[in-house]
Amino acid sequence: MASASTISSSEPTKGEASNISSIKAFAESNGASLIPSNYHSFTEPHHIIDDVADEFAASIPVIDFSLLTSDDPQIHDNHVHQLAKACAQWGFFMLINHGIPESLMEELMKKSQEFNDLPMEEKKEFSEKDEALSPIRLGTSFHPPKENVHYWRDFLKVITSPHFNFPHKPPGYREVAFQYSRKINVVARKLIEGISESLGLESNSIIESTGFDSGLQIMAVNFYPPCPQPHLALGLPPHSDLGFFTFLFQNGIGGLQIKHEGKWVNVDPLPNSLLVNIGDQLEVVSNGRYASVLHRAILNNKDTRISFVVVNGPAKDKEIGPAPQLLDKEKPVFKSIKYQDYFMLQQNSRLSERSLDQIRFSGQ
Ligand SMILES: O=C(O)CCC(=O)C(=O)O
Ligand SMILES: [Fe+2]
Repeated sequence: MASASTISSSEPTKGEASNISSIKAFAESNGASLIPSNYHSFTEPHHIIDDVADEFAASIPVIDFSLLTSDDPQIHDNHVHQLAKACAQWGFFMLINHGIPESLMEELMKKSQEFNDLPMEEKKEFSEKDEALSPIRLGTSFHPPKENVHYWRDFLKVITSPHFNFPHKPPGYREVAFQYSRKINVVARKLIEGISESLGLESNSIIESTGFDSGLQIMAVNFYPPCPQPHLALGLPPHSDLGFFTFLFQNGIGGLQIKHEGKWVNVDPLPNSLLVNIGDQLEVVSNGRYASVLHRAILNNKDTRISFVVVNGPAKDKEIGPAPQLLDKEKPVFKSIKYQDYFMLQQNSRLSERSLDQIRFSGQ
């Protein structure tokens, strides 16, 4: 994680970048060779300061969804075990043979690109409102009013379950996003069943206790335009995600790094895989056994990178804490809190802090 000493303390210069509402528009209009000082996450290029461990990249776990869901109990059990290992050791895995058609994912990425290319005027209606839980939000960085350092990213965030919302332009975007949303719900449900089993619980235990079937699903499309000084800024700082799982795929351009054993690891996805992060809610439910993974997005100076992200979590109004069955033998690591309250807590903290620490029992 970027330590305090690597974060630039430079104050936003008035009129410089504190009022940028789209980093794409800013990057295009300036054709600049320098980034504004309040986009500097680092005082020295991060590839020099940071320990990047490419020796780990080849050992990122791979989970075969078709085998995890096999009718053969032995194959199924074996893959539940592999899932548990991936969650416990990495908090991250690549999911292959997930059954979501490649053509659907390609179409979704194509439409995302078209959305990004729409003139600002056409996207204005989606521009960020203040509420973190508003159904459709187009914004930049993470939460500019709360940040000293901004991030080189524009985003579209949409609540897609239990009620489906989505921009109605470009034509067809909404329809393809709906199909993808529902397919991800099915995959996430099966993974949660596997997780429950791996914790020694009934397979539907977490689904029921967290209201998963009316759970909150958020889609986020991240747009990272080429950055003139990619090693001084970040697309997103080190953070963990909110829900149970985050599913991510990208437009063939790398930039995701995950933290493993104290080092950053570049993720190079297998073809047609989904990259899956363990989120904070799974860490809570598993009472700390499956920790959410810290990750960040780095930049390049050539191409716009797009990542398409889906976060599946509990129902908004459900109180979420460690699974009671686990507490027969161990003390709770986390306090219980309604998912929507945790959501707000995360939105209101700086992204580079671990929000989970705010609900952790002290001394744990
Ligand atoms: O773009 C990426 O690779 C990371 C995106 C991410 O972490 C997020 O949207 O939460
Ligand atoms: Fe994330």
